[in-house]
Amino acid sequence: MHPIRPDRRWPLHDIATTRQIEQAAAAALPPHTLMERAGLAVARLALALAPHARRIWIACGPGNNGGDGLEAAMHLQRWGKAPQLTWLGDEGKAPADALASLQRARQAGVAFGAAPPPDWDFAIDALLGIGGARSPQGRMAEWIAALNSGGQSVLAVDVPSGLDADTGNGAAVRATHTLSLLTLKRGLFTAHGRDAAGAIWFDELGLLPGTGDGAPTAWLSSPAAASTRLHASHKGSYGDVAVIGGAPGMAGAALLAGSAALHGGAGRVFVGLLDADTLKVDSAQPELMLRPWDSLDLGAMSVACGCGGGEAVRAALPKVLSTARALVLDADALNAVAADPQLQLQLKARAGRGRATVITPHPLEAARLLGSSAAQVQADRLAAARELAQRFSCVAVLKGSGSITAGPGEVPLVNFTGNARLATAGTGDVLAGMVAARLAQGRDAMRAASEAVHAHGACADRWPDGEPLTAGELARRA
Ligand SMILES: NC(=O)C1=CN([C@@H]2O[C@H](COP(=O)(O)OP(=O)(O)OC[C@H]3O[C@@H](n4cnc5c(N)ncnc54)[C@H](O)[C@@H]3O)[C@@H](O)[C@H]2O)[C@@H](O)CC1
Ligand SMILES: [K+]
Repeated sequence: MHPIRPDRRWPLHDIATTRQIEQAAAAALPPHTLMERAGLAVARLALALAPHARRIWIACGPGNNGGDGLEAAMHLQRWGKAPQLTWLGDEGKAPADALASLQRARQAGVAFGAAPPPDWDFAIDALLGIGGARSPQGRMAEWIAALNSGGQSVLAVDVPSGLDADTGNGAAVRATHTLSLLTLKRGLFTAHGRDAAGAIWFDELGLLPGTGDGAPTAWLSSPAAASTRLHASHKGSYGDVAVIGGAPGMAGAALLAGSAALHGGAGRVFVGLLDADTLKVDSAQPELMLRPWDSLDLGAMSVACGCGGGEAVRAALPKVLSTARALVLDADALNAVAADPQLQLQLKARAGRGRATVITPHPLEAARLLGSSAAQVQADRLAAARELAQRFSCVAVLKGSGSITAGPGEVPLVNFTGNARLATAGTGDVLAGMVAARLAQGRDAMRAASEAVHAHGACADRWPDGEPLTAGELARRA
């Protein structure tokens, strides 16, 4: 069993590949083995999380997720606990594995109740797993509400009940811990998944990697490997970044991206402000070289374009798209591209010329690019990110909880760092600068984007309690 932390590249699976792996594993093992292993893993984790809990409410649903709960109840009873089990199934319809566990639990003398117990010390949510469909109603919804209102810790089996294991959507149990079984479900890490799942654990139920032909459908992103700089190197070894943005009244956004690029290790950082009448130097960051944007040699630079770009960025985009050696498009640049088919063609054509491009939309910007709505984007964030990458032949970072990095023909990466402290003005500009710095240092677009997203979130995770997170400080620390 593994606690999942953002320090390793874990494979993530969707429901379809999990079912393939489950079938292959079940065929290779004696009957009922997987459910026995699942129940034992759940019981062990419950005991480790709440060693002193006695009254453990185990809410079991009608399918095999409920079967895992029934198996766990037997172990907990054997270990001197007082499991209080409620089962929402129908013996005439229950799957064979769950039915076998139901009979064994009854024989073992586990106490069954028709309704949630009046109180409990710890709860196990085994109502719905990957077979959850439609939004819970009736007793299912009532028990989910009871688990959420209890105030006690809840361990969710496989996925928090009600959560779509693929998309991370759905009104669900808000667990304190989730034990993902057999495969690590991708929906735990994006959209509402992280809020519903709490701390995430994984047990592969004794299977060796590669069982079945279900290849991962996503990866959890990991930190960049530590890199050392050669003594015999100079600023030219680490590339030039140009930030193009800062329309009238929005110079700050471009300066934040510039600061992030500088602290992200770029050799030199130029800021091409779209408002020519503003700053000539940023005295707080004299390293930044402020120049008219159209005087910069973009063919030799990694460009971050759009930060505070306003309407003015539209006029710069044809030249930026056709000349930038490597490019990050953010914010107003994305809105301009979304509104202009000609710019879209130019964006798409970059891949054919071997030019790296990363787009970093939030859900609303993504929706504009895809001609859909933010709700449609959020309904399946992985699919939306893949569609962006495919349509525009570039790497797409769909921001939000569990940012997705997708590239054409690549298995997407789901980010597992970051928190709601990043929901403050300017943090997106910082991310754009961080990606540009990594492109300038020679990373390919997928790596530059996913490593920057990981580092950006990890910095927020390390932020000291009680200290407000500001974009300026984030740019310096990330
Ligand atoms: N078969 C096995 O040996 C194993 C099963 N496993 C467990 O089995 C789970 C999958 O089992 P199932 O495929 O039976 O699916 P689930 O147990 O997740 O749920 C399916 C059942 O719930 C009902 N249902 C779906 N949505 C509902 C809703 N909104 N309200 C009320 N009822 C609803 C369905 O009609 C069906 O009866 C996994 O998530 C995992 O927990 C794992 O332990 C691995 C081993
Ligand atoms: K569950």
